[in-house]
Order: sequence, then structure tokens, then C-alpha cells
Amino acid sequence: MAPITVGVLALQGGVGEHIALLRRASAHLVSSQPETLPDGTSFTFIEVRTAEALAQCHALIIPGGESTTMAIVARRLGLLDPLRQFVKIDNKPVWGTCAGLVMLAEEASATKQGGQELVGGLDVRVLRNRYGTQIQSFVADLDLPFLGEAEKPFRGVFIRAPVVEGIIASSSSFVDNGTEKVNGVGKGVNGNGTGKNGSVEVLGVYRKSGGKEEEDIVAVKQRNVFGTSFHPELTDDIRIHVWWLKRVLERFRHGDLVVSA
Ligand SMILES: NC(=O)CC[C@H](N)C(=O)O
Repeated sequence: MAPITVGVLALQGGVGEHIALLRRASAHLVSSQPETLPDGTSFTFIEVRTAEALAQCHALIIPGGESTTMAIVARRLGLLDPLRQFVKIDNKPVWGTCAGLVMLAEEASATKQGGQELVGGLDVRVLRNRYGTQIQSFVADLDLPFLGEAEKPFRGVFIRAPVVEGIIASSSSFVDNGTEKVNGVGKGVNGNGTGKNGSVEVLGVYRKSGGKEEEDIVAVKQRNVFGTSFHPELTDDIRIHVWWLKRVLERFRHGDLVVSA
């Protein structure tokens, strides 16, 4: 059977780091959870720079880096429309980290002058560079319940990170996360997470230590699209990559993604 092909968009940014963690995550699945891989299934990981390479992929990661640069390069290479098709029409599994999350948002604020092109797919507005410049980068322990209750916190690496400011509930309304408390992780933003394409689930928030009720949304999922503000590929923690590959495998089990024989 042909392998399941997972691409990493390789225009700019943390490409090799993601591929390294994907390899470790798939090796982990093969050795410790072989039941998650149907007989004879294997993964292959490729760098994506062309529409042809994208067309081979069953799933895609858009890495961190610089979303403005990525958008310009993607436009030049004729990749923006194929990416939109991949995410929003083919509904293939896609994960964006940091700049990748910006690319996957339907709207972004604090964009470069004149705006910037986005791929979209998540009915959210992101705020770019929420925590300031490169030297204001930080690492923070995050509770990510989707990884399992008993798990230790995940070390979130935040580098000029975006956060989800709010959800676009329809083309005309916007629910601002503001400083209001989110009604619990796992629910939509302010408990009202139904966008145009189903529910935007909040999978992770960052609470500033000593901060009152203020929390920032740093991990979201809507249907096939997953986004994180932080960089799991810059840690040696494979848990999110394992979790995401399992979500990809579920799609094959449900039969809505297929590998050629
Ligand atoms: N580390 C990152 O990916 C930074 C993202 C960057 N602020 C952007 O908007 O593209």
C-alpha cells in the first residue's frame, strides 16, 4: 500500500524541526500503538514547495516562521489557491504552528501595512505578535486537556506568537475574546463557538502567572484545521505530533481519506 503522505510547507520557517518530530511521533505510534495504524500503513514526510508536491499530500503542517513572507512566497509560487483548496474544499487535515496559525485564520489583526494574504479555514481572527518582539519570547507550561488528563504540562515555546482574539460567528458578527474569561477549555470562544463551518473548539489557553482572569487562546481546532500559537517542534515533546497523526489516521479509518493501493 502507498504510504500516507504528510507534507510540511517549506517556503520558510521551522520545516526540518517538524519533520524530525513527525518521524519520531510516527515511530512511537508504530512501536507503542500499532493498533492505530491499519495493516501495512506507513507514513512518509515531505517538504512542500510546489502545487504538485501539495497534491501528493494527505495532510499538511504549516510551520512557524513569518506569515508575511510565507504569503508572499506562496503567492509567487502559485500556491495560495491550491492551499485554500486543500484546506477548505478538500478538507484535508492541516495544522498550523505560530505563523502557520496566522495563515490558517480567516482574519488577522496587526498585519503588515496594507494587510497580508491568508489561506483561511479557521473562523477566527488572530492577533499577530501578541507578546511583542523576538526578545520577548518565552516558554510557559500549558495544560492541554486534549492530550489526556494525567499528562504533565506541555512546554509552550512562544516566539512573536499570535493568539486567537475571537471567533467570526458569521460573515457579519464577531465574538471578541477580549479579557473575558473563556467558558472553559474545550468549548467554543465565550461558549459561542459556532462559526460558518461548525464549531471552533478552544483546545488550549495560556494564563499569565499572577494574571487575574485573563487568558489567551493558544490552541484551536475547527473540523480538519488545527492551530497552535506556540512551537511544539522546538521542544523534544512529541505528544502533540502523536495526537495530530492519530487524528489523521482517524480520517483514513473513517474512509474520507484514502491511500492508493
Ligand atoms: N514564530 C512565529 O512563527 C512568528 C509568527 C509571526 N509573528 C507572524 O506573524 O508570522
